[in-house]
Amino acid sequence: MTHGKLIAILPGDGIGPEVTAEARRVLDALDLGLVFEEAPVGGAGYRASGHPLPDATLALAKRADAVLFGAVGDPEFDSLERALRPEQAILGLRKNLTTFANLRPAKMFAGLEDASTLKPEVANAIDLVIVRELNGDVYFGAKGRGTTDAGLREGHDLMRYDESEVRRIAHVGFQTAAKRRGKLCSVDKANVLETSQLWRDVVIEVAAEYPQIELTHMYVDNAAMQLVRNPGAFDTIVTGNLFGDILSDQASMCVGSIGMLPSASLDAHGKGLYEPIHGSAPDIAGQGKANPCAAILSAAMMLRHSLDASDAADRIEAAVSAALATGARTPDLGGTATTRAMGDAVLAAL
Ligand SMILES: NC(=O)c1ccc[n+]([C@@H]2O[C@H](COP(=O)([O-])OP(=O)(O)OC[C@H]3O[C@@H](n4cnc5c(N)ncnc54)[C@H](O)[C@@H]3O)[C@@H](O)[C@H]2O)c1
Ligand SMILES: CC(C)[C@H](C(=O)O)[C@@H](O)C(=O)O
Ligand SMILES: [Mg+2]
Repeated sequence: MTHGKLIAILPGDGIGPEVTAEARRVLDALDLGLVFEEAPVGGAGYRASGHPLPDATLALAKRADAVLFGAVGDPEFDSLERALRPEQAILGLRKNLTTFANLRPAKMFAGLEDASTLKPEVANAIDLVIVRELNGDVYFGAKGRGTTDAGLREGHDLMRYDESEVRRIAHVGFQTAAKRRGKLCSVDKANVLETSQLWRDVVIEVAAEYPQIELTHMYVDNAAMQLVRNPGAFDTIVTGNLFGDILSDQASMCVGSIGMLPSASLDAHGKGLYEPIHGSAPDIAGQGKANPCAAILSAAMMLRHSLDASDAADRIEAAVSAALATGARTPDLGGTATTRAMGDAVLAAL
């Protein structure tokens, strides 16, 4: 179970340390016998060692039973060469840990309907999960800058998947849908992109192994529109890295705030990196305004997916729901609670 399991806590930058501190408080309160080690990443990593993903931090992440990650990103470093920018920490971790399957659930918590920008009767039907491929696509394809024959600057990023990469995420999509309501929507842009046509062809091949799952296909522009038109129609979405990044932020606002959405990034053996889908939010960093629920719910996902502690995960999720039911709201949810006060409300409900 959990006793003696090593958790690498990588707080990162901006609000990352603020929200991971609350997640750590909740894990400590559950008294699960977890062992924690912290290490710098992102801008904090660069300041500590001249690289956003220090060797010692990567070694800890590999050695740990699970990784709890905050967020990286700091405008101070946006002009660095790309390889040294803070975001390379999360990209490097995803690649080195081979966490190819990113689960991004979006579910309306009772009482948050008024925080959604959608009509309450539309928002309260939302219970979906985006299964996002996390090791391929334009993120990790050949990229670069050049000059055209006419002397014009140009940039390029190769969108690329091979069938093995599509097949393994498709299986996660089908298996996820099988544990939910049995509906899988594969989102691509096959009417334009060859990469998406391969995606769709391979997903259809894999579907033959899951006859009980209702598979549909949707172009990503239509999916973006449907996510605000009728989000309750979605159960499980499987899509590529870039499209999943964009659609998951959109889904977060449908359920009230990006500060509410956790994520699990899993390898083939259930080891994972757990993080809120949001970033370092420099616009509110250091002000006690960050909603820690996404980080706290990411800790719950960690207990469920990597540590076989579903009862503890259930306790955390119920405590977040109960805290919200008391009216505890950070500013993103229309309230005035500080990050620490929101954490206190969850602790009180554990
Ligand atoms: N996984 C990651 O580490 C990750 C994810 C996304 C963005 N980033 C980085 O974060 C930096 C800022 O990016 P951005 O502004 O585009 O995205 P962001 O997610 O940091 O913030 C977007 C908006 O949402 C708000 N917000 C985000 N998290 C919140 C929370 N927990 N509570 C309340 N409000 C919250 C912010 O204040 C901001 O207005 C950039 O450097 C970006 O690269 C990192
Ligand atoms: C920071 C960035 C590299 C990252 C991504 O694009 O995956 C972020 O937006 C996310 O959603 O985790
Ligand atoms: Mg994103």
